[in-house]
This record gives sequence, C-alpha cells and structure tokens, in this order.
Amino acid sequence: MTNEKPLVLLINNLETISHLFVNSLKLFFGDRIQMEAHFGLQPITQEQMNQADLILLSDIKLLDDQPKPPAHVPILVARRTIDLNNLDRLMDLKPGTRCLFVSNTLEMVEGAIELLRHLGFAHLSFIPYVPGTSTPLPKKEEVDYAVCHGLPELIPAHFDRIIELGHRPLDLTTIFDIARLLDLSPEKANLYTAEFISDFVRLGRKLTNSVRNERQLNEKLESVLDAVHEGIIATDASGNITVMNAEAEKILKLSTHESIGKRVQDVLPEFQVHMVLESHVEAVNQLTPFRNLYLLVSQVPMMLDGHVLGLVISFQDVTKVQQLEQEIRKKSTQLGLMTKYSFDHIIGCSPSTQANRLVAMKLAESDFTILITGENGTGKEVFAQAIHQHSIRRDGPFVPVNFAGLTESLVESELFGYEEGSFTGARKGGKMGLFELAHNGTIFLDEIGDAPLSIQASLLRVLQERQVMRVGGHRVIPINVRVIAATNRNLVEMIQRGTFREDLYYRLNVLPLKIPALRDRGEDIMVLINYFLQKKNKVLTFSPDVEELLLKYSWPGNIRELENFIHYAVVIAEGNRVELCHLPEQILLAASSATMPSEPEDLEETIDFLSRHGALHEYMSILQILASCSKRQERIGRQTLNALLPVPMTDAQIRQRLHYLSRTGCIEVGNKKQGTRLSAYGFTLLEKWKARV
Ligand SMILES: Nc1ncnc2c1ncn2[C@@H]1O[C@H](COP(=O)(O)OP(=O)(O)OP(=O)(O)O)[C@@H](O)[C@H]1O
Repeated sequence: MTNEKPLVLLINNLETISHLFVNSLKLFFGDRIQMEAHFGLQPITQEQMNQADLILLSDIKLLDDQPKPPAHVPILVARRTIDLNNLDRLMDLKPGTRCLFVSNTLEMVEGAIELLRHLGFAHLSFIPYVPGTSTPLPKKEEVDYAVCHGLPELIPAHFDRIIELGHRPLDLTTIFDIARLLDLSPEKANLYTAEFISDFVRLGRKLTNSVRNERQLNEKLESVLDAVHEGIIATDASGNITVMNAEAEKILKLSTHESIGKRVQDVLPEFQVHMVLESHVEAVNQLTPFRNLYLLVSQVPMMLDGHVLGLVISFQDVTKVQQLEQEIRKKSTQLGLMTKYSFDHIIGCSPSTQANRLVAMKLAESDFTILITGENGTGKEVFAQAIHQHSIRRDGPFVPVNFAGLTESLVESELFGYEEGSFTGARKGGKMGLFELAHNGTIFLDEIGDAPLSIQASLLRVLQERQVMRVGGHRVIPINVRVIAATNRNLVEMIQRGTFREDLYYRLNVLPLKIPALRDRGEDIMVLINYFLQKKNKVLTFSPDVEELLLKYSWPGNIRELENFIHYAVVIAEGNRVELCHLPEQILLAASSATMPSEPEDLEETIDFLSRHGALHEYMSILQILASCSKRQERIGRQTLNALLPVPMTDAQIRQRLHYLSRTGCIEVGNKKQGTRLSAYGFTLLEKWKARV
C-alpha cells in the first residue's frame, strides 16, 4: 500500500450515488480509509489508478473508457440493496398493479426488479423502461405508477404518479468484502449492522400492517416480521449498546436515547452478555428472569474473520406464554386432557382381555398410529388412555375428539383451529385446534367412522404431513402427536360403500387392536360386577338364576351398560340380594327367546315392516335418541322425545311410530311416568341399521 491509510477509488456515474457510497463507507470505516470519488464524465488518470488500494464501482462498464488499473489492485463491483425505509409505498399497492420501472441502464432496471421480486413484490407487474434504448414506452393508461431508485428526472413528464424508492445503498456483504480486501479490523461494522437491523425492524413493523394478507413474502421478509415481534439490541465488541428497537424499549421499559452508548453489562446485567462476548458462542432461547418478567433471550455474536464485531441480542416477553401454559395445564385437567385410566384400570380375567392388555402395552411402547375397534362401551377409550399413560408421551396431553358429537360445519375449526376474522363469529385472537392442543401428546379420534368425507381428506393430510393449517390461516404449524383412532363401525364395509376413504383407513390401521363384545367374554362379567360394586363400596349377592341371566344377556351396551346396571341394582335391590324381579326389563326380556327374535332374518323383517309403516329414518332417529338415554339409564317421555328429534312430528305421528316400534319389540313403552326406553332388540336393530348407512 502506498499510504498509511488505504485509498478507495470510487467510480460511479451519478454524484448522488457517489455520496451514498462515501457515506456508507464513512459510517463503516470512519477515517481509517481515504476515498477518492469520481462520477459522471470526470476523467481518471493512470496515476490515480495506480495509487488506489481498491477500486469500487457501481457498474463494471464504467472502467471501459478509463486507464487500465494495475493488476494488483482489487476491483469490486458494489452489490446494492434497497433502502428499506422507502419500501412502504410499494407495500400499499394491490396485486397486479402495473409499475413502470425506470432507470438509466437495463442492468440497473433488471437488477432492481429482480431484487424487488425476491423481497416479496412478485405480485406487482413491473415494466422495465430505460429512456433512449429499445425498451418500449407504454401509454399512460397502461401504467399505474412510475417507480425509480433515484433519478426521477428520467421518468417521462406525463407520468404523474411516481414512487421514488431512493438510491440503493451498499449491501452489507460488499462492506464486509472491502474490510477483508483492505485488511481492516472493522470496528464500526456493528454500527452499520445495527443500522441495518433497525431498518429491518422498521420495515417489518410496516409489513405487519400492510402485507398481512400477502403470501408471497420471501424468507428474508418473514424473518424481518419475526424480528418485529422481538426486542433487539445490538452492541459493539465491548458490549456498548449501538442500537435498540422500539420493542426492546417497550419490553425493558428503558429509553433508547439513554441506553445507546452504555455498556449492556451495566444496563442489563441480567443478560450476562460477557459469556457470549468472551466465548463467541451463541446462546439461543435462554429463559431469563428480568424484574417481574420472563424473557426468552438469544445472543448471537457478529463475527468477521474470527473477530467479534459485536452482539445482536433479541428477546421476547414470554411471561404471558408462561402464564398461559400454566392456565392451559390447569384447564387441561378440568377439560379432561389428562387421562383417568391406566392399564391397572382395565379389569377382566378372560383370555381375550388379558391378551389385549399385553398387546396394548406393547403398542404403547411404539409411537405408531393405533386403530381400536369394538362395539359401543367395550372400553376403547379406556384402552386409548391406558396406552397414552404407558407411552413416552404420558406427560403430554391426551385430547379426545368425538366425531359423532361434532357437526360437519364445526369439525374443521375444532380440529385445526382458526385465525381471527376467518369467518363471522370467529373469536378474537383465533383459536387453537385440537391437533395443536394435543402437541407432544396423543389425540384420540373417537367414532372415526362418523367423520364426514371432507374431513377424512383433511385428516389424511395431517397424518401424512404432520402439520396443520388453521382455517383462514397461512402458516403451517408442525405438530408432534400420536394418533389413536377408534370406531364401532365396520370400516372395511364402509370403504366398499364409498363412505370411508381407503387411504385413510390404511393410515389409521397401522396397529390394530380389537376389543371383543362383553357377551363374548363371559368370564369378565362377574369380575367387572364385583369391581364396580367395590368402587361404590357396596356388597350385593345375586341369585343363581340372576347370575345365569346376566351371563346369557347380550349386553349390547357392553361394559357401559353393565356399569349402569350396577347403579340400578344397588338402588333397586332389597337388602343386598338381587332377585329376578329386580332386573331391568331389557335383561328379562332378552332372556325370553320368544320375545327376542333371532338374528338375522327377524331384524331384516322388522326393518322391512317399519319401512312399510313410515319413513325408516324417522324410526331410527327415535331409536337413536332412546339409545343415548338408555346409556344414561334414563326413560324419556313423548314430549321430550319429540323435542330431541331432528324434525319434530305431531303427537299423533309420534304415537304411531312408538306403537310400531313397541309392536316389533324395539322399545318398551311404560306408563306415563315411566316413559319409553330402548330394548336390547332395539339396540341391535339400531346398530345393524347404522352399520348399513
Ligand atoms: N376393561 C374395563 N375395565 C373397567 N372398566 C371398563 C373396562 N372397559 C370399559 N370400562 C368402563 O366402561 C365404560 C365405557 O368405556 P369406554 O368409554 O372406554 O368405551 P368405548 O368403547 O370407548 O365406548 P364408545 O364406543 O361408546 O365411545 C367406561 O365408563 C369405563 O370405565
């Protein structure tokens, strides 16, 4: 080098750009370099070329008409970025807005358009225009705005709507290249970086307001967006604060004005920055108590050629998140997101129950999807909970979803959540879906056979991609959940009828678990009866004929029905002894084969009979309502029944339907006070009909 201070020769075609470069370099290198700026048509001598330690130019063509620089002098073509502060006017433009982009060379125009597209403005329609070249000039009405980076004088006078983006400053990578080529320790680089960060932050803040619905934000701008929600502090190598954004000011309740220039160690001792400054190793997402807040702090050293230039500290206030998490935990217990059952609660000594318990324990150790099949009340959910309890996810949530209880319109938003404003009535702040709620835990998809086809498609996607998108949202949310599905339907038959997706079935049926009906595991009946009695702290004995009947009965409601029977027996039995006369009607009825038609002809006959005496679906709606009441061991009157029907009937109609249901043995109609209830035969008929549709 010819001089103590390296000399940078700047060659530009415009004075304004030349100033911009000089200012950037001054900011970065202070007075440790000398600069000689040439612009426009000013001639450069060979001697000036020879004295330079570095030549920086905005366009390599500018050297064409100049003396040749010596071979040892590095030549750098400046990479330029966009002045982020001027971008907001472009952000307000609607997709498809026609923008005439004007500059003095085609390269400049094309480079700028490419950068803008890259920055997420691909939705605007740019028309390049360079006066005096072959680029055609469109008519005024074909253009909405004329856009330029400086040089507004190049825009033809009749275009009156102009967006001036300002000159493009030097890109940070160019600054770093200069530092490297001149072997300078870049002590003010952090200041430049800080300036840049604060511009980014400012831009990001604008973005949050104007580009909310733009999907085309590229990664860079997304990270800007993220930055906006964070507090950012940058320091120099000794920890002096050089920048602090508004969010930081807000979170820390410190004024930027008073903090700039002070040592971050003194202002924020809680952050313990000396560790990162000394070790040069970043510290990410540290939960840091700060006064009465919890902050999630990341500290990243800015390095150049092994030197630390400073530190960027970003942080978020997660006090609310912490509280929220606690609240969710609290609520999860109330909502039943915690499991009640473990394998110890699975009672039964039949070979099938014992085998299933062992199989399920094995399944619990894997993380694959499980499909549990079995009739109503056989204990599918009990098994699902026990599996969750026994798995590595036991400390995570267990989220049950019952598809039978969800209307089609609700299913999607319940499962996947929604963003604020995505539909009328959408809650402020949006809502988390059940899949998100089950993150790191297990989701139990109960009665999966009742899921509408449209939802089956969405479920399949979630199972394949392990991510969800909220209704009305643009973000994909990765989820880590184990899926356990259950059904009492015959899914294979449903596939054949086209009501269940085959691909979803194979996704779910990875590990199948079949729970037999209670009637097929007679050994469990008395064991379960004793268990339920014990739970109620009661002792009952059963006469031999009662015991025989209980073993003979078909228990269409399975263990749930058995449990209900025990509640009933405890109330009804005189003393501790249960005799035949204490048994509920449906059990007694089932005992008499005369009143209990045999499968399957009679069921078909009954269905046929009913369909000749009215609409079959009306009969089935009645049976369905009675079935849900009988699960709760309730009887129901005509009026209540009518109120629960999807389409109300006249009293005469309902009377008639009940009459035929009673004649075929599907229901038992008691006196006024006793109301109506479903018989075991009715249960079977309903199941059969359900499996058909
Ligand atoms: N093996 C078992 N030991 C003890 N209790 C059981 C067992 N299986 C089921 N139960 C009890 O039976 C009732 C019904 O069980 P669960 O809800 O798991 O059945 P399900 O098959 O999921 O029913 P549905 O298909 O109607 O949702 C529960 O109250 C549960 O306590």
